[in-house]
Amino acid sequence: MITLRHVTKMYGARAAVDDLTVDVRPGRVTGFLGPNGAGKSTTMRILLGLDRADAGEALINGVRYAELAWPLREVGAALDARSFHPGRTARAHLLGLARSNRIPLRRVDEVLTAVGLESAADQRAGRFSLGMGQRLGIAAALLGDPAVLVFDEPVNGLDPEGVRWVRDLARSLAAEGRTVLLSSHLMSEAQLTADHLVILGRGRLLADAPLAEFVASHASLEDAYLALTADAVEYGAAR
Ligand SMILES: Nc1ncnc2c1ncn2[C@@H]1O[C@H](COP(=O)(O)OP(=O)(O)OP(=O)(O)O)[C@@H](O)[C@H]1O
Repeated sequence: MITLRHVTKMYGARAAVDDLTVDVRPGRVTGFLGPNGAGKSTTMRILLGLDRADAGEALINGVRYAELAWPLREVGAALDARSFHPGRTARAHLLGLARSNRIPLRRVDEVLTAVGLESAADQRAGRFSLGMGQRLGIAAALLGDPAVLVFDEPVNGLDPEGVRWVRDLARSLAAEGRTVLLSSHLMSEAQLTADHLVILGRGRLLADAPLAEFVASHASLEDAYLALTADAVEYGAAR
């Protein structure tokens, strides 16, 4: 369970996240949507202790990230496909994370296999393609067998097989009763993956609803999303 209560983050005079209150519940995939600059990454970074909120609180299973004794065992996150030391091998990266969180080292080979990186385990991660980097990030997120998973644009850079794999993985993690929060700009993919949607615009909550309910009176999620966010797009290209 992820609990956000009145979370606000200012950059100068501007709120990147503006009084955001929402619960992200276990047992379903929650799609986290919103236009460029809406505040999705900032929210995830606050949740994971990488940024500090100016007001409000962000809790994982009732506890702030900074107070988790072994964070990787509570919450797994894949935020940035390049968040590893480029000179380290995939295996060394994961072994370091496992040791620092007292996770059994056999988990490293398990997650390398789960993400399809076993044959690349001893390559330097700096040489990985974008998609391989995504897979390594997801391996790190799964390492501690956490009940809460946060994925920021996880299919970015993945090939079609990888896109389907992430979709099936997210759905199976939710089916196991875990909390899965997944941001995406791909409405077709979100429609296939998410059970529930949380949509931001200019840092504010625009929708918190089951996918089926949100899409109900539109032809597709894309149509429903574009109608909802039309006034919240800041960086739209000229038509
Ligand atoms: N370190 C920072 N300094 C100043 N402004 C920032 C910083 N990080 C984010 N912002 C601003 O906060 C707002 C929200 O950005 P954020 O990256 O959270 O949006 P997002 O929804 O993840 O966007 P995208 O879909 O483009 O990744 C934007 O206006 C952005 O310019």
